[in-house]
Amino acid sequence: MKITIVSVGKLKEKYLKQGIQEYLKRLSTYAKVDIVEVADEKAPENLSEAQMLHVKQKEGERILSHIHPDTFVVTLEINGNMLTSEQFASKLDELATYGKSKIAFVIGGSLGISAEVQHRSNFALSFSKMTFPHQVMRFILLEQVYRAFRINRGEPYHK
Ligand SMILES: C[S@@+](CC[C@H](N)C(=O)[O-])C[C@H]1O[C@@H](n2cnc3c(N)ncnc32)[C@H](O)[C@@H]1O
Repeated sequence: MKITIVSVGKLKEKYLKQGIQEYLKRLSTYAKVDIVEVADEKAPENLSEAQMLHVKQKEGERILSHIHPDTFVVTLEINGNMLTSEQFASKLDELATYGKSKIAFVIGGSLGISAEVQHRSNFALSFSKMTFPHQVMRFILLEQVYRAFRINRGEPYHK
């Protein structure tokens, strides 16, 4: 399985970089995982709704330029579908079974995800109704993908 994480904005925090590297290393046994960072747009406080939409669209275009047509796209959205780790693992297993070997997870920036990217999305995934910073989300996502592979292989993992 080839997994691409397309994320708006840079990963800056050292402690998260270390954690993410650790999970990328662990995941290398199960899948090829690439992280693509796309530049975020500066969005001053006083932007009108139309300007805000424009900014989001620009980020969206950058995201979509990294997504190939045959890729199954999972957008991370606060108002998306909430799954248990077991359900998430089954979803990944199901995708592999039905020949969907390329998966892209999309993490938005501070403005969230544009309508165009939502339109391209095959599944909107929520990690709770709470808002997490995009850098933290990247770490949590990798941990859950790793957990999913362990569950699917029947390998022991922390409960
Ligand atoms: C700081 S949040 C953006 C918040 C933005 N105001 C919004 O409503 O989407 C940055 C990105 O992290 C991801 N994210 C944050 N919290 C999330 C959650 N609970 N579930 C799924 N994705 C989340 C989303 O992809 C979001 O676009």
